[in-house]
Amino acid sequence: MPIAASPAPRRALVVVNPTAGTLRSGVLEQVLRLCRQHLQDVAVHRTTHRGSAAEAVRAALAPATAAGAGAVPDLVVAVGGDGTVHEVVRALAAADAKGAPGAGRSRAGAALAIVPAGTGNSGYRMLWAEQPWHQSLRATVTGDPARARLRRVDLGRLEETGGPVLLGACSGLIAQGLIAARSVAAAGREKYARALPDAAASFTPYPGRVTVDGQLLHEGATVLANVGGGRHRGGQYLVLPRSELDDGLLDVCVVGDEVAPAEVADLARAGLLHTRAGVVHGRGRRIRVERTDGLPLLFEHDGELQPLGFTSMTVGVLPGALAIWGAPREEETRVDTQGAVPLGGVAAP
Ligand SMILES: Nc1ncnc2c1ncn2[C@@H]1O[C@H](COP(=O)(O)OP(=O)(O)OP(=O)(O)O)[C@@H](O)[C@H]1O
Repeated sequence: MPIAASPAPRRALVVVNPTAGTLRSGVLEQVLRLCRQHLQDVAVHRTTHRGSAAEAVRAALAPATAAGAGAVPDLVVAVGGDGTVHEVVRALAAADAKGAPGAGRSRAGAALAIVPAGTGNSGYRMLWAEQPWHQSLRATVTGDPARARLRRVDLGRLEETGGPVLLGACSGLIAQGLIAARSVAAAGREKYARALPDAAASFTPYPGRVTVDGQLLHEGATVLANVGGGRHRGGQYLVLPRSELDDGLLDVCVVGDEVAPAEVADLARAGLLHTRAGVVHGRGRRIRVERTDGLPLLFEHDGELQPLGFTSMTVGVLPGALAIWGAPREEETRVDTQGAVPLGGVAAP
């Protein structure tokens, strides 16, 4: 849902992860130049450790800072990968929940813009498709209504940890792929493209159950169950072809063992996963993914592996919880440039 007026931002906090996988030299300077050209006030924070992005956003939006009025950002530009974006989202969502003065143009103040510099960049892609970042950032900082729109999108809340879910949460194979990616020496989408077959080669489907608003969707051997969020995972795998970011509902795709783990990557990259027997889709407000043999469930959300202490992942929707800049027409973000998804999206069964 676009926010009616999409007011142009005035004060930005730019949070950059200097260690992000595909950050090219000169990008931060270009980001700062664009922001300073068009905004009243621009602060920059270079992250120094995991958690540093969230700390910087929390500090910038803290009531003490806000008391000094003018300095509170109404835009947070995250320059990095999906992990950095996730940290910023966590801090914005927490500020929003507390009603901090700088909190949301989510509810009250700061909105997110993304400059992609990571491995998958799924967050950027679901808002801007393949548009070059300097075009989208220029449109955002100038508040150009023909090219950028301030949108309020849904988040999920992972009940086991309380963490906010933006891109999606996935059990099984995609989580295993994150482990395999640690030993792949490549950057960008190539890293996951190489890691997923490695993960699939040794992956055994687990006994699972998935319920949507208390109704059983799937029970049996499970390759993965992805809840979102975004349509793509890893920036290239189409798992939720009909997911809307702002419909107040969560989509889920479950892949049963009728599909061999080794087939999943190619099918999802071609946008054909949903055509296979054993793949089911659901939509609802609360989605519970369980492992039924008592062993821990391997799952991730937003590209971060979750601790192995849970036998379930349960995601409830937080409708419209995040204000974020994206392309003005939702159709633009539905185009899969690899040709698999027609404009308007494919019809899931
Ligand atoms: N300066 C830093 N040093 C070490 N880790 C950092 C730093 N800044 C951020 N991090 C952490 O590194 C992780 C990965 O960062 P980020 O997502 O920006 O890049 P990436 O790994 O290249 O991309 P992706 O998340 O798409 O795989 C995040 O969890 C983030 O919290």
